[in-house]
Amino acid sequence: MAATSEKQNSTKPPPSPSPLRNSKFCQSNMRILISGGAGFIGSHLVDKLMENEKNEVIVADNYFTGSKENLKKWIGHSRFELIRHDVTEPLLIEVDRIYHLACPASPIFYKYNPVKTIKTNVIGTLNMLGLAKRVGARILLTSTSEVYGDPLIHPQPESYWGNVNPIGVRSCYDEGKRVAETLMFDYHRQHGIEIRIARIFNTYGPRMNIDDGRVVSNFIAQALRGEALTVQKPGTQTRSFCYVSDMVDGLIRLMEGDDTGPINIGNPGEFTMVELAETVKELINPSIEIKMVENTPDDPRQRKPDISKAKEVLGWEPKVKLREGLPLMEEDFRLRLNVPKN
Ligand SMILES: NC(=O)c1ccc[n+]([C@@H]2O[C@H](COP(=O)([O-])OP(=O)(O)OC[C@H]3O[C@@H](n4cnc5c(N)ncnc54)[C@H](O)[C@@H]3O)[C@@H](O)[C@H]2O)c1
Ligand SMILES: O=C(O)[C@H]1O[C@H](OP(=O)(O)OP(=O)(O)OC[C@H]2O[C@@H](n3ccc(=O)[nH]c3=O)[C@H](O)[C@@H]2O)[C@H](O)[C@@H](O)[C@@H]1O
Repeated sequence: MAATSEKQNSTKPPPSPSPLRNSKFCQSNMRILISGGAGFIGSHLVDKLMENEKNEVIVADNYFTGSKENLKKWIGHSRFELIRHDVTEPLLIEVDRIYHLACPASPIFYKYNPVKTIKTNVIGTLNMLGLAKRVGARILLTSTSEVYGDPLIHPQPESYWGNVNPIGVRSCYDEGKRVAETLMFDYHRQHGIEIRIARIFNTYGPRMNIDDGRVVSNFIAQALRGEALTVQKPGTQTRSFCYVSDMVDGLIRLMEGDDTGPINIGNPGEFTMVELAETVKELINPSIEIKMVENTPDDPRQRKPDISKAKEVLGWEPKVKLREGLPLMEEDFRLRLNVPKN
């Protein structure tokens, strides 16, 4: 356990906003960039932010794991812009807020090209911070519960420094995000940038890639295809699953609140992978089997957020229970897999 961010607050005021922000050409009150906005969480964030007519939303995404399909209802909208852009390259635009989500999130995808994952986390975050500094924008990083590694404290408060393997196959992601958090605080202390850090815990919902590899999408797709649910051994490892609308609500509250974070955003309801498989089986396809398969290295054995800080500072807590969220995701997967309900 160690000191939290409150003690590390900046002494410098944030830089002045770009003069262009108030120019007559700026048509809306708030210009918001979402890096990684074509992905799962990002596209839901776009939907929510576009509900406010004073927001203009710009998405920058390289489509590694995201797609235009997720944003199709906004393409052509006068307050929406989509840019094919890789965050490892600099981006020069005028914005007031930056939600920096760009990074593959499923272990299968982030391990596919680990060097690129590190570059996305380090160079990508540097580029987004450079942009924030140049235009005086506030920036939010979507960090992860993986910064706690295989945690030795349960549940995990923000003050826990974690138990992370620096040279393992997950390190490109968890150490990458840890460096990204460091960069955020260094820019905050050194340049006065307004930062927000969310530590996101496993999030699920409609629009996850069907063959994404993450456990909830795997189980739902397997149940609908009539395949056995693949529980990775030992099956007693736990996760806490947050429905995506709760996550988006938490991220917006964090961005518009006064606390830098890091703040855990997740649902504290904790399940073993066997329990999750049994729940999916019961809700979606009681006739399928559950089979035990080999696991991957360094899989965290337990994970559950302590959300006291989110409750206190953001007035936030999740509303959607797992048994309510799974059927909403099932509906979306049925449509995309073309498996009608009997
Ligand atoms: N979903 C979760 O459970 C979870 C948990 C913890 C943290 N997070 C974080 O939240 C963010 C979004 O996760 P998600 O679940 O929506 O994942 P996702 O893979 O659906 O979305 C990531 C998006 O980033 C884009 N991207 C990847 N590399 C890029 C690059 N170099 N340049 C530009 N775009 C790039 C992808 O194409 C995709 O659209 C990520 O930063 C992830 O680390 C997610
Ligand atoms: O919340 C987080 O911070 C992290 O959570 C996930 O990482 P992980 O929990 O390992 O995600 P999954 O791949 O969904 O695995 C969850 C558990 O399910 C198990 N699993 C996975 C897939 C499967 O088919 N069966 C199965 O039992 C894994 O062994 C693991 O124990 C995300 O993918 C990360 O992007 C995110 O940062």
